[in-house]
Amino acid sequence: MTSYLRSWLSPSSSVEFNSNIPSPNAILTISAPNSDNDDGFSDKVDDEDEAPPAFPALSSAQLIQNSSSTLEVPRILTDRTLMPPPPPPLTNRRDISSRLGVPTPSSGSSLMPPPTTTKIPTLSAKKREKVALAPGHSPLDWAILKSSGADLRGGAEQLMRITPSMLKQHNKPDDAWSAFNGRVYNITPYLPFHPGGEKELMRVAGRDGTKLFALTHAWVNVDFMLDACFVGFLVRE
Ligand code: HEM
Repeated sequence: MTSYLRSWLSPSSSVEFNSNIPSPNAILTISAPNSDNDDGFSDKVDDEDEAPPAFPALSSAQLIQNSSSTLEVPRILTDRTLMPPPPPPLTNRRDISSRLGVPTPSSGSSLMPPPTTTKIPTLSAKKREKVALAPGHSPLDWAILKSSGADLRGGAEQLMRITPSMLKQHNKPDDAWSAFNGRVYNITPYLPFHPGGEKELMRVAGRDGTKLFALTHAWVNVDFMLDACFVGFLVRE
């Protein structure tokens, strides 16, 4: 056992060392401080000391990986076949359609809007037109007149029970009554204030205008607008 250990530790043993491994003496020679200087650094400036380090480093992973062409520029920057020229710009609708794979609209002009918006909408309802009201007949003027205390009932002093035949007799512009939701109003003073015009409003003079009113502008509060013109309730004959 002792002889085995001695033979293993002895430098003159028969064990063969790898010749690539430097001997301990060689390592000592490289790392030994410069004997000219006490601090261990040499004052001598070598030209190679100022040269920048090699890039990429000679031991870099990239170079090791591609050891066959160590200092070659990457191919993607030099080979034109890998970067084709950009496609020409899209100038018209046909180009865009073919590029996107969607059908081309039938219209030839590229400035035409999509076909869904070219159809002119049909007017199902009758066109509503506003009329120019005479000066002093704005909605605000009507509100002022209402609150002025002026007689807007056409002389009626108390509320009446009004039958359709009675209502029918008041169908002239200077004496016009109309019924809305069971209430009868004297519409004569309101005629010049009506934003839809006197002619439209006269269509319901002397009759029940509930349906026509609702069809035209159901959002208008007729009971509030004509409260000063209220003359009575619509009753059966
Ligand atoms: C006496 C009851 C009525 C009152 C208080 C009244 C009131 C009004 C008001 C406040 C507007 C303006 C609405 C807005 O700008 O949105 C208006 C517009 C109009 N009214 Fe009357 N209205 C009455 C009856 C009628 C009737 C019976 C008709 C139809 C036969 C009619 C036809 C119109 C039209 C065509 C407009 C048109 C303009 C528009 O605003 O687009 N109104 N009315």
